[in-house]
Amino acid sequence: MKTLYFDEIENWNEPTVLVLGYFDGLHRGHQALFAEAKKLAAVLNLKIAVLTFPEKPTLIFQKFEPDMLLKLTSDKKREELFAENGVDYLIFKDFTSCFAKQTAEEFSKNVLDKFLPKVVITGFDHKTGSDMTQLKGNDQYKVVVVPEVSDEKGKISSTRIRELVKTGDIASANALLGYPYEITGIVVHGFARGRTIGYPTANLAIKDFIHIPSPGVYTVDVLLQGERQRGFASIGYNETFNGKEKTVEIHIFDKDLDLYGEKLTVLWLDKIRDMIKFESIDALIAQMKEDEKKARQYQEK
Ligand SMILES: Cc1cc2nc3c(=O)[nH]c(=O)nc-3n(C[C@H](O)[C@H](O)[C@H](O)COP(=O)(O)O)c2cc1C
Ligand SMILES: Nc1ncnc2c1ncn2[C@@H]1O[C@H](COP(=O)(O)OP(=O)(O)OP(=O)(O)O)[C@@H](O)[C@H]1O
Repeated sequence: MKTLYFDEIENWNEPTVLVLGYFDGLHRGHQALFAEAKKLAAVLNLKIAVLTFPEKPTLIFQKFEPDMLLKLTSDKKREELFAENGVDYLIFKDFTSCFAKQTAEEFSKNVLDKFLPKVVITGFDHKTGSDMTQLKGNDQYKVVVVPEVSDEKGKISSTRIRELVKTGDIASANALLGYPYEITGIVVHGFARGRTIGYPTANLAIKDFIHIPSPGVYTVDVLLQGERQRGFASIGYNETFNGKEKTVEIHIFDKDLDLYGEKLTVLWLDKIRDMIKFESIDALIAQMKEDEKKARQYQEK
């Protein structure tokens, strides 16, 4: 897959199946668009291009809140997911107010035509342009609209997944994503108390603008030297020790590791419980032993 920036593209000469949208998380609904793109690209012998934006378009329509920059994947993981979904060309366009002023027809003429689309793929509820209309086909391309992918609670959407992550319902978020929610961080020093209670933890510094699950104890898998290792994680304020800062800490089972400075990718599988302020450290250790049993037993659905 090639990643390109709209403003740097000059002469495009390959006809494409063009997929449109922001695609935060590339969930099962989004994956249906790429499955359709792959089918058509194979039959018509075309490349798949996706036209997307580095940041969510909502950024320019609402009063800014720092949360608006948070995503369901890191930028790196997002690119990997596009590649896994068969995209040949990933094209980023800054979503600016100037760009947003175009009507759907102007957008088609000024932007889409550049990529010589034979087919443009959108989802059933995709609206574009300042007139917020469904894109229409023309002499150059036809528009294929992918029907809604839903479950018993309705449409699978990035908005629903964000809420699930924020409330700690990771197992449900994963069911909608179609893969485990993941966060990568650098292992940094904490208070080095973990070792003294029998559970050394890797404290993660997270640079990505990514949603962190709500405080609690979670079953996780960690990607370490290309292998998945089971562990459990704590997100919270270490209230038993009167902690003041929120930490994200991972204990990997059956390993004695020195990980400072390593990049650790954590796959969040399920929530075990909320954080508790214990009366004693022994009570915390006893609870962690119970948590460990649950984490070891957890099997991904
Ligand atoms: C699986 C797991 C569960 C935890 N549960 C709690 C908890 O309920 N309450 C709490 O105050 N701290 C909890 N902790 C955090 C410990 O207090 C923390 O790991 C310990 O203080 C070590 O911190 P340090 O790495 O900064 O030294 C938990 C940690 C892990 C790994
Ligand atoms: N569940 C779904 N079924 C079919 N198409 C979908 C589904 N969800 C999104 N799409 C389509 O994928 C493209 C990208 O959508 P978008 O990035 O707005 O995702 P979304 O999940 O609807 O996001 P949000 O919840 O933030 O509105 C659009 O063309 C949209 O219509």
